[in-house]
Amino acid sequence: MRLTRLFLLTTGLLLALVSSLLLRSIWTDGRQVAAAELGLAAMQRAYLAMKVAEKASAERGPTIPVLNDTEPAAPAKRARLQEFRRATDAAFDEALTALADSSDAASLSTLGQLQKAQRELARARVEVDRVAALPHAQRSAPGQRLTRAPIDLMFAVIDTVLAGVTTQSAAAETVYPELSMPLVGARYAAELREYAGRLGSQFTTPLATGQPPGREEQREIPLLTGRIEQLRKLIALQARAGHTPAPLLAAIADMEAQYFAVSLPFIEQIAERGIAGRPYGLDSAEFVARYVPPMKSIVALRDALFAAARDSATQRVAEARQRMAINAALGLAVLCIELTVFLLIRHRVLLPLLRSTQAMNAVMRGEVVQPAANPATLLRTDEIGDMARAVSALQEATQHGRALEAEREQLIAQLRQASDTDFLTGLLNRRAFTEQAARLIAQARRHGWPVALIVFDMDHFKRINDEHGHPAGDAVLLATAEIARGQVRQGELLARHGGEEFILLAVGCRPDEARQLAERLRQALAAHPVPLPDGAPLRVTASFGLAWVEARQPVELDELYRNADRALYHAKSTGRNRICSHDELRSPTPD
Ligand SMILES: Nc1nc2c(ncn2[C@@H]2O[C@H](COP(=O)(O)OP(=O)(O)OP(=O)(O)O)[C@@H](O)[C@H]2O)c(=O)[nH]1
Repeated sequence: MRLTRLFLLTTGLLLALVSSLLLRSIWTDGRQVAAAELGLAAMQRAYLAMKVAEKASAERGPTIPVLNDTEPAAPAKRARLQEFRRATDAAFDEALTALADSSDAASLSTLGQLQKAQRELARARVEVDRVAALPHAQRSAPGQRLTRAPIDLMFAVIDTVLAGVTTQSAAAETVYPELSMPLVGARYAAELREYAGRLGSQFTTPLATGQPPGREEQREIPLLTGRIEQLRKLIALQARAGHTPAPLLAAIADMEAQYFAVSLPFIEQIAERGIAGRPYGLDSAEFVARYVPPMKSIVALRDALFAAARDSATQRVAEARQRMAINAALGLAVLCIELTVFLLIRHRVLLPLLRSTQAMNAVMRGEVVQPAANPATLLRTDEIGDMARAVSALQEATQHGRALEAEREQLIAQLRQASDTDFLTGLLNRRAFTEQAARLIAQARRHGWPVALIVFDMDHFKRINDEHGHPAGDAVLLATAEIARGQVRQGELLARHGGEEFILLAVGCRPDEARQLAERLRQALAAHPVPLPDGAPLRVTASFGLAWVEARQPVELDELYRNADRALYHAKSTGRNRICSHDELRSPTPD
C-alpha cells in the first residue's frame, strides 16, 4: 500500500474513532440532560398535585368550625371557608392545566385521579353545606355523628390526590432516578402534613362540644399518631441517606422543634384530658391557633425537599451541558490537530518524498528534470532535507556525467569523421574508401550486381604547382572534388585516393552507364575553369581509367583497381583528358 494511502487510511480511522467516542459521550450527556429535564417537569407536576393535597387538607380547617357552629351561617366563618375553597380550586386548576398540557401516560393517569378527587371534593362540599344548614341541636345530637361524615369525605379526597402524587412522582423517578430520594422524602412530608391535619381534626368536634372524643376518634388518634411517628422516622432515614444539603437539615430541625417537640406533646395532653373526662381548658379556636401554625414547618420541609431535588437535577443538567460543551470543544480541537498533522506530514514529508522519487525516476530514464526539491526543502536541517540534498546531488552528478558522455561521443564522432575524411577536399580518404568499398562490393557480390570503378588523375598537376604555386594546386584539387561531388549519385562512393588522384566506385552500374558517368565527369572538369587565388581562371583536365565487372561476375576490389589504374596509365600515355577502360587494354590495338 502506498504511504499516502496508508496515511490517509490511518488518519481516517483515527478521526472516526475520536469522533465516535466524542459523539457517544455527547449523546450520553444529551440523554442525561433530556432525562433530567423530563424528570424535572414530572417533578413539578407532582409538586402541583401535592399543593392540591395541601390546600384540600387546609380546607378542612375552616370547614370544621362551620359544621360545629352554634349559630348557622355565621358570615365570618363562611367567608373564611369560601376563601380556603377558592385556594383549593386554584391549586386544582393549576395542577390540572399542567397535567393536561403533558401527553405522557403517567400525566394522563394523574389527571384522571385529580379529576376524580375534584368530583369527590365537590360531593364533600355539598355534604358540608347540607349539614351546616341543619339546626345546631340536630347536628350536635350525640351518636348522630352528622358533622363527622363530611370530614371523612374530605379525607377521602386527600387519599385520591395522594394516589395521583404517587403516580406522578413514580414517573419522575422512572425518567430520572436521581430524583428518587428527595421525591420520596417530599411525598412522606406531604403525607405527614395530611396525617398531622387529620390528627388535629379528631379534636375539633369534641372541643367544640366540650365532649370527650368519641369511639371513632379514640380509635383513630393512636393510629394517626403511630403513622406520624413512622413518617418522622422515614423522613429522618431519607435525610441520613447520602449527602443532605444544609437547608434541608435546617428544615428537618425546624419541623422537629415546632411540630414534634411542641404540637405533638400538646395534642397528646389534650387527648389525655378528653379521654379522662377532664375539661380541655381551651376551646376549639384556641386549639386551632396553637396546633395549626407549627404544621407549616412540615410543608416547609416538603418544599425544601422539592427545592433540593430541583437544585440537584438543575446542577446535574448544568454539569452535563458543560461536559457536552467541553467534549465538543475537545473533539473540535482533536479534529483540527489531526487535520493539521495530516497536512503537515503531507506537505513536509510525503510531497518532498514524491518529488524526490519522481526526480530519481526521471534521472534513470535520462530525462531533463526539474529540481529534485524546492529551495526551502533543500535548506531544511532534518532527514527530509538530507534526502533532498542527496537526491539533488545525485541529479547534478548524473547530469554532469551525461554532458561529459555526450561531449565524448561528439568528440569520437568528430575523430571518426576526421579519420575518414581527406582534410583538403572533405571527401573520403583512401582508408575510409577501402573500408566502405569492401562492404559495397560484398553487397554487390551477394546480389549479383554489376560494379564499375573509375580512377581519375589531374593532368600536368606538377606544372600547376610549379607555375601557380602550391595553394593554387590545392584550389584545383578542391574545385575538382566539388565538381565530382556534383556528379555523384546515391550509392556511389567518391574519394580522394591520394595526391591528385580521385576514385569513384559505382555499384549496380552497368559498363555503358559507367562510361557515361566518367564522360560527364571529364566534361564537367574541362568545362569549369578553376579560379586561382590570384583570381585568374585556370582550365584543368583529368584522365580517367575505367574498370568493371558484369552482373553476376566475380568481383574483387584489388583487381578492379589494378585494371582501372592500368587503363588510367593508358589514358595518360595516350594524350590525357580522355577515358580509357580496361577492356580496351585487352583488345588488340589497331597500330
Ligand atoms: N598542391 C598540391 N600538390 C600536390 C598535392 N599532392 C601531390 N601534389 C603534387 O602533384 C604533383 C604530381 O606530379 P606528377 O606525379 O609528376 O604528375 P603530373 O605533373 O600531374 O603529370 P601527369 O600526371 O603525368 O599529368 C607533384 O608535384 C606533387 O607534389 C597536394 O595535396 N597539393
